[in-house]
Amino acid sequence: MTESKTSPAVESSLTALAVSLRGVTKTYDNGVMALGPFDLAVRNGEFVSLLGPSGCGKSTVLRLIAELSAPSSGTVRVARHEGEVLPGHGIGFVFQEPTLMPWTNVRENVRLPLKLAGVPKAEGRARADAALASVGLADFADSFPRELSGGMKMRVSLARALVTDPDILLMDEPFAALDEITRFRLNNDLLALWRSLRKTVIFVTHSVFESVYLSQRVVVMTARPGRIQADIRIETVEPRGEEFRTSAAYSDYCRRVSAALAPSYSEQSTL
Ligand SMILES: Nc1ncnc2c1ncn2[C@@H]1O[C@H](COP(=O)(O)OP(=O)(O)OP(=O)(O)O)[C@@H](O)[C@H]1O
Repeated sequence: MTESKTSPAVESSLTALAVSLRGVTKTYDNGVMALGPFDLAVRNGEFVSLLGPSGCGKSTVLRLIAELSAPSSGTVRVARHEGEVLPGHGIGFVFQEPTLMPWTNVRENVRLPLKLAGVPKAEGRARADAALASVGLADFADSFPRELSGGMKMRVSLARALVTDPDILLMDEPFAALDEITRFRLNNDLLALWRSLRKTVIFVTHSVFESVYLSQRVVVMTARPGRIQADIRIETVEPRGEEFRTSAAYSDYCRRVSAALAPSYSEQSTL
């Protein structure tokens, strides 16, 4: 018998899966087959983007992972860490719209998931302030949403998703409505947060450029029903920054991802 160089415990922690979807299909009640069969495995701490044409089932994948929807067939597994996790909050979800409550201030918007989970007010406020500091909004806790720019509102939405300290962050086109400079800035800040917090991130986008800039893997989906068209690993020196964005390697990856995506669009036009 050959001796393993790595202990089984270390080996399993290195390869531990945060999310696994196997043979998953989803047909909605109206008969639309949105997904599948779809297989995806995401390791702990990975940053993975889902890219594909409109209506190919990207949001459906996120909703299945968040258990907001059940698969029609196949299995969806989500690992939860063993530390202190608020019930139902091992996952943070950031949507395209920041959906903030206009009648209350930024701190209270961020505190909402903790309030719903019954966390005492003083503790909730302290955690909300810490989450706001992590997204660069320490000085805006008492502001109201109407006083904030689109980018700042999105930061609040991100802070609200982080306040429960989830293991997994699901992001559904969070920066799509923002201007390009704000989007670049938020991309950099998200990468810095990911590096320091080491959450697992599954990020839906329509942008080839954004997916390559942010991710360790870009998963390209086919037209509906969404399946995996390509799974492309983006290997580059870390941390990424403007140097990567203007590099030949970045352009090469963008070309590869675009080429993988092209058949999904021609498939879609024949539907
Ligand atoms: N609740 C629902 N009931 C019926 N059909 C739905 C429902 N949710 C989504 N669909 C349909 O399922 C398909 C996949 O939708 P989904 O929102 O997952 O796609 P998407 O790739 O995220 O699209 P987009 O990029 O435009 O946001 C679409 O055809 C959509 O119309």
